[in-house]
Amino acid sequence: MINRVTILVMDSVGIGELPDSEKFGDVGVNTLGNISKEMGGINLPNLVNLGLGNIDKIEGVKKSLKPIGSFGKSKETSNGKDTTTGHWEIAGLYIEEPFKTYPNGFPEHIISKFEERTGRKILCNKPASGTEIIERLGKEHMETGNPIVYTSADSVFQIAAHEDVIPLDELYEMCRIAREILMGEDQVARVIARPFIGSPGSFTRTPNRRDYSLDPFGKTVLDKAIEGGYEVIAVGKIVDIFNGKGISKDVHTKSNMDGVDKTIEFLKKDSKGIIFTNLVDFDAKFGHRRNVKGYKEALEELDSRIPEILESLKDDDMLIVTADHGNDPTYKGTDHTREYIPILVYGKNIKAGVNLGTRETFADIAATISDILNIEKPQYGKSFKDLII
Ligand SMILES: O=P(O)(O)O[C@H]1O[C@H](CO)[C@@H](O)[C@H]1O
Ligand SMILES: [Mn+2]
Ligand SMILES: [Mn+2]
Repeated sequence: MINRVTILVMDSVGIGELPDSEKFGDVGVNTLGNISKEMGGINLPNLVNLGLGNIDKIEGVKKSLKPIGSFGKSKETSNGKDTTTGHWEIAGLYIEEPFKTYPNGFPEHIISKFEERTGRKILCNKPASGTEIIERLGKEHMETGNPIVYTSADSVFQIAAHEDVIPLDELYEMCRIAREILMGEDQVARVIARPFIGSPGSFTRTPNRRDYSLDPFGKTVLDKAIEGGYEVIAVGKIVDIFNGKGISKDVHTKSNMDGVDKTIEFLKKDSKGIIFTNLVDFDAKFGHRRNVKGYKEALEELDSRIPEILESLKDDDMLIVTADHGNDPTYKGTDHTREYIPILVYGKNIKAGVNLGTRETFADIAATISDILNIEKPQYGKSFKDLII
């Protein structure tokens, strides 16, 4: 009997291009495979032991002769390769219409409303890489007090500000104002607070980032779990991605390892339902920064914590290790990449060595969880419970 499912999202750890990746500008992308190739291998003994290398046509990791978990991969059906789309699909939604993006910056009517309501003029208003843009405009921002507003290939309105220039409370309030403006016709998927500290030449972003999402477009497996009397615990930015919907308890994290620590703390306590963790460093610190070595080391760091996670699982626990999109650090540009995601499933009462094959949608994860917890299924997804129990 499984009473609790933990979903561990390794943010951006894709495992190869999808049949439709080219439409997203992505050819030959493979986050895990290309990292391993460029670094001359990657050492992930514990993920390999779970079955990572046994996934059909995966590259860059060794096969295990006797994996202790079951394994598969999934296509993304939604039209997007962003975090919101990926997580919402994992939770049982299908996003047909891609979220609106602003490759030329935000139009005048948005910016003027924002400036009027916040009482501050803005800098930038272009797509940019977050670390580069604070290097370039941070000094001017400190001198003028004007926040740096930028976007990316994703549907995001990001506000970067020095914590000593615009206090966090004010920055968060500015984000709430932007969130109100960016609805309806001008709906963006996320407004993001990007606070930083330091001096010109050595600025660093702080963990006080906050994401202001939209409400999910339909009921997710998280909502259904709560309706079914279960508890849903969100670790990391999950609470932001779902705008608090379908979540009973949440905790933000400072880093991947803090995310692992907090997940283990919750695993050790008694609860029934879902623990949903996002480990964002892979994406934010290494994928977007095209830092191949850093990405490899972060993967190895997570791998070294896997035994501890497995030891914390109770008999009625099930663990799913997966991802939300790719972010191949060897690829051109600084954006996400459209890729298959891995699915590793483990539990003391879950079958080992089963190949779940290639799933058509990330929503199969939601369907399987609903089936296992015996709650109403979300609209999309096909359960693979019968293969693993
Ligand atoms: O370059 P930074 O600020 O990290 O931006 C990245 O983070 C945003 C949200 O995940 C994405 O849109 C991506 O471009
Ligand atoms: Mn992501
Ligand atoms: Mn990202």
